[in-house]
Amino acid sequence: MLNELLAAWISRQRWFGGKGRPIDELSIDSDVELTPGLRHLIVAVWQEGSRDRYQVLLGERTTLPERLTHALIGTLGDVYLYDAVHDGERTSWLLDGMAHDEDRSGLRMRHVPGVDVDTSQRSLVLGAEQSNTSLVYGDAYICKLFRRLIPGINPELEIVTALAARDAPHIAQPYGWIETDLDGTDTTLAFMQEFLATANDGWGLALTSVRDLYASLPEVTAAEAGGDFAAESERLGAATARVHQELARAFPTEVIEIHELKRMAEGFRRRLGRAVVEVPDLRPHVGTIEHAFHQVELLTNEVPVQRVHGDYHLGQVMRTPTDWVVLDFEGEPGQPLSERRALSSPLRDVAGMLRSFDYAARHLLADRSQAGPSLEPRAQEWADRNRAAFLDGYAEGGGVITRADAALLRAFELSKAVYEVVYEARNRPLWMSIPLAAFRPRTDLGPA
Ligand SMILES: Nc1ncnc2c1ncn2[C@@H]1O[C@H](COP(=O)(O)OP(=O)(O)O)[C@@H](O)[C@H]1O
Ligand SMILES: O=P(O)(O)O[C@H]1O[C@H](CO)[C@@H](O[C@H]2O[C@H](CO)[C@@H](O)[C@H](O)[C@H]2O)[C@H](O)[C@H]1O
Repeated sequence: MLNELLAAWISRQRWFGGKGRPIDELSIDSDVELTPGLRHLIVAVWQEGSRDRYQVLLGERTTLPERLTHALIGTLGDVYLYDAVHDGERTSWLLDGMAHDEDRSGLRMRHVPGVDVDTSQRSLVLGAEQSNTSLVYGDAYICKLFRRLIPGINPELEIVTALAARDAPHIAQPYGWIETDLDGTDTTLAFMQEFLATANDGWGLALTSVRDLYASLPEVTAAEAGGDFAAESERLGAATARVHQELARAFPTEVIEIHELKRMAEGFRRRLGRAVVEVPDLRPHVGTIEHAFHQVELLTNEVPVQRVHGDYHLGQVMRTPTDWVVLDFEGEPGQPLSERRALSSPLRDVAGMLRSFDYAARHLLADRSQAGPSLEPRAQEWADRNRAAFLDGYAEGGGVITRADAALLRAFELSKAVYEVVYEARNRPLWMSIPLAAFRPRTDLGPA
């Protein structure tokens, strides 16, 4: 039976969120034929009383070419069923569908008004498949299929189309999307953007700079090293400020009044409380972290809030030959949609990027313990230099960070580090030492 084949297959997929727990039941909530040999399924997976829904593109062929054998789900009679995201001949139909605003039994494919979609492009699945599956069409488009479905408009689609409508810089142009009704709510199934074929991601670029510094003999300072990254960090700061300004113009803004700051600090504390239960390694640092959160209650100014990126780090920005581009405005993975769309201080993103500089500097130390102690001061120097350059760029780009904001920035940084400790404990325990280092007392580089 198809349900059983899907249950066995889905539990092995990288993007399946319920790994390690048995699947009690899998049912097919929606089954739409897009074109002969290509079906769009929404499947409900029940595990320990809770249900998650996933989308699957199901291909059907009576002979399976060698190139698709790795995507086989199973056979029913003489029909091979397979994960059709890997079948460029079939996925071209999605491109056509968006280009021509096709509707199929409640699935709506749309292109952004005014853009031309080149339907001759063939897709490949992007190597780094994680919680979603991205199809790269030629070198023109990247179409992200959201695997686990959450009712509602995806924040990335919402934000990028709003910014593109304002001709905002530093974003990848949106081209199209696919949506359906889930529980009576318009829900994004896929989002297609310009593929930045000649760009490099910020994480890779920053690591190249860090490696260059560590390899430089005789020892040089981060400023003297050939691969110094500070000018890029500064440009990235300015780009970030611009994106924040555009977000503030495109979406509503508010302020958190002084009397509401206590509630904000409580929010920080709640997250910390949950994290400490999950990762006891945080326990020795609770005093330091709570002290930082308490400073937020003592602020004497209201805090402006707006739409923000929400999960900002070096892996979310790409450097084209001329510009920094910000990707993945989806907020923190795993959070409910309401939380991911909530207004927040832009300092939250600033803090996220500051943390990322720390990560870039330290990750080689975490991976290779033998290289640890002697490189530590150089890691600190690289992080300090690039954090400062980013803040300078942010201010030059019109981003406002006052002296009074230092306390809030510190609270966001430590809160992000808490989130990272949990993320690493779950995904990359070897890397846990990186965010844990953020809680050591030090004279930090705050804003001027
Ligand atoms: N528009 C794009 N152009 C080129 N590469 C991209 C683009 N969008 C994403 N990527 C690549 O895909 C990777 C993952 O993208 P991302 O949107 O962050 O996915 P995820 O939500 O799975 O983290 C990025 O680090 C980048 O290398
Ligand atoms: O998958 P996403 O990109 O949405 O974000 C998640 O994974 C990130 C790891 O890839 C994680 O980021 C952390 O590691 C980065 C280096 O790999 C580092 O640059 C970030 O500063 C650090 O937070 C992110 O937190 C998580 O949400």
